[in-house]
Amino acid sequence: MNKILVTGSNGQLGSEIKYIASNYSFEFVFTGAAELDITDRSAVWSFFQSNQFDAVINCAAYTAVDRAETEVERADSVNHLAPRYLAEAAKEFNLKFVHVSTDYVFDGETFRPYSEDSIPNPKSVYGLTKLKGEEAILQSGLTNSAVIRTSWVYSTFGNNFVKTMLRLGAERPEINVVVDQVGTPTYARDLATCILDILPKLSNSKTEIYHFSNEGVCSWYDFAKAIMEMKDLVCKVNPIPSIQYPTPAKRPFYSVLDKAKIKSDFNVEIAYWRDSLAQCLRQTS
Ligand SMILES: NC(=O)C1=CN([C@@H]2O[C@H](COP(=O)(O)OP(=O)(O)OC[C@H]3O[C@@H](n4cnc5c(N)ncnc54)[C@H](OP(=O)(O)O)[C@@H]3O)[C@@H](O)[C@H]2O)C=CC1
Ligand SMILES: Cc1cn([C@H]2C[C@H](O)[C@@H](COP(=O)(O)OP(=O)(O)O[C@H]3O[C@@H](C)C(=O)[C@@H](O)[C@H]3O)O2)c(=O)[nH]c1=O
Repeated sequence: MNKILVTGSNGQLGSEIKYIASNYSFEFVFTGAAELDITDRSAVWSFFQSNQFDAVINCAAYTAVDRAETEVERADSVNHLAPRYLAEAAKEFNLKFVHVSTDYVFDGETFRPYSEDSIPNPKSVYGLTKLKGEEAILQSGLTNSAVIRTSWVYSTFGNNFVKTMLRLGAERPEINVVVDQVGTPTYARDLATCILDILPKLSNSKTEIYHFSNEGVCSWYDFAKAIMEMKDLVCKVNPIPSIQYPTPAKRPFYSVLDKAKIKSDFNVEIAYWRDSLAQCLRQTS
């Protein structure tokens, strides 16, 4: 296990893998969309042909949840077709493949943490295209590979809810945030570490699905409150029901992921969401 391709490496997760890469003895090749457009099937195949990778970690995705409702074809191309191309090429060249998916594959109507066996039922175009991507990977017949579903990802890199709250918290005296959507935030650095730790240990006869987020549960309102408090921002956060915050895409009301499988298969230690949030916020101005 030496040479690892990281696609979509300018996003949150890709940037975090880059940030921690020197802690590992792997050789990394990082590609953004400019170096490797994963929706270009022949580009993917020739990239794999001309480099001898041992594994590929796909961090590329179309993550604009609301915009996906109207940019359906683009979202499908990046989240569904491209993972299929990567999986087919990984199978052909005998690589390990790690792909990342989302809690938004679930409808959020079951108020108990979702396990890998729970039946997905996405409510949004983003969630549906991510589910189709998962299914294409599972059908490709890969071995030693994993689809890791995660939720509410944030980082000092890229765009995310934490950065939106920091901006709004500095600009406005008060904001309204939904309190009836419940899930678990995930610090992208924790996810990046988990992926690099488990990659050498992946040994399975088919692609396994795993769930990973930080520990604990909160609403977006609780998350926003914690961000304001930890950064001493004088911005009142008002809890509101989702109906008072209409968005083009429907989001699950409850999307907590059950992480028992990844913990028992790989013995991973997972940090509590507030501790990881504090760690991330220490790095912001
Ligand atoms: N963000 C979140 O809250 C969550 C994310 N996830 C999943 O985690 C994974 C990582 O997400 P995250 O890091 O937040 O995503 P980001 O949106 O931060 O990064 C995605 C990256 O993919 C790149 N990309 C888009 N299209 C292509 C393409 N055709 N070829 C190559 N690269 C492309 C983007 O480049 P550019 O910006 O130039 O388009 C961007 O740099 C994704 O699979 C996502 O679905 C799961 C749950 C929550
Ligand atoms: C900015 C803002 C958002 N909200 C609500 C809208 C939404 O219901 C919720 C989250 O807002 P966002 O639109 O920032 O987050 P969203 O894009 O829905 O985040 C999702 O991204 C994709 C990629 C995933 O895979 C998911 O796990 C999840 O992280 O908070 C407020 O109530 N008040 C606000 O001021």
